[in-house]
Amino acid sequence: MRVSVPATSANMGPGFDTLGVALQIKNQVVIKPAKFHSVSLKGEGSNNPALKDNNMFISIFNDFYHNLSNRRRNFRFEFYNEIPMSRGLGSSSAVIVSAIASAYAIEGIELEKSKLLNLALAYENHPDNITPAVMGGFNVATVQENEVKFIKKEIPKHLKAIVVIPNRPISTHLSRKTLPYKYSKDDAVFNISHSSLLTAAFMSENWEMLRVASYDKFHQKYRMKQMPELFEVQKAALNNGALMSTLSGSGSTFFSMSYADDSKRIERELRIKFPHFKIFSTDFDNYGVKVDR
Ligand SMILES: Nc1ncnc2c1ncn2[C@@H]1O[C@H](COP(=O)(O)OP(=O)(O)OP(=O)(O)O)[C@@H](O)[C@H]1O
Ligand SMILES: N[C@@H](CCO)C(=O)O
Repeated sequence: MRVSVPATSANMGPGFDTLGVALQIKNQVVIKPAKFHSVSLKGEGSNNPALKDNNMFISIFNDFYHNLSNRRRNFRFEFYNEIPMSRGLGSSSAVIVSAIASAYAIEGIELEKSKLLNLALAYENHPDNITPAVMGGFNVATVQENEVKFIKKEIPKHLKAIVVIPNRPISTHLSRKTLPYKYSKDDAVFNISHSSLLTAAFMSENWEMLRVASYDKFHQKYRMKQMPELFEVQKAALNNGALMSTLSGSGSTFFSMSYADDSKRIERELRIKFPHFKIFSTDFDNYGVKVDR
């Protein structure tokens, strides 16, 4: 059985804890019944031996598996990870979503995506990464009475994402602590209006409006102070034709979006200016988590 789940970029600038997109950067896990428990890990995280013993995927998988199954079984877990950890590309959401989906799939139990999303909420209480990880596409999401309420929009093929991934991780948990406890009414109105405009731009495919809508006063500047070079990344992406350029999730990755025709040029210019960062363009994912039995 194989489960794949996409990376996600949350917040999209002003949509703090609300907006997110799924990218064609994937983690996959293959799980097979076996005589003994074993783990193999390729790609991101493979140089971290601790992940073979103390792995968040296996602990969530076991919680669900033991609740769903009356049998005791051992498994071989083969991880193929493309999503870098603690870089703002939703690595933790990918683990949560794929672990829950895997436990149900290995027991042969159908799990509706909306139920999976609500189960994932117990592990990550803001819905902006888990929703696109499950559903794919662009999503606006909120939580009401312990349920995720969301609207999804597929992203057309003529748009690309360009990611700039620094080699320094930022922990979401710690990074949230750097944010103000209260905001002024002006800043609140600024973010509500920009986030609403950005959502309307996606829904109506008015891509030019992203150039106006993607600014934020809630989180980016506080977080980017930890890595001031990110202000230069944002400026360079926008100056070279990106439609929007925002901190991805809690960072450290910078996410930009452009027309496909412009993406290679933006990628090239960013690589020249920031040779020490990993930079590439990628498609959006419109499907979300996928289970192959
Ligand atoms: N492939 C993986 N296998 C096991 N655990 C993982 C894996 N990827 C991420 N994790 C766990 O998730 C933690 C990273 O979560 P964190 O929320 O800080 O970053 P992120 O999800 O990549 O960023 P963001 O939420 O801003 O997009 C890691 O420290 C690790 O505990
Ligand atoms: N909305 C979350 C995304 C990261 O998980 C944040 O900005 O902290």
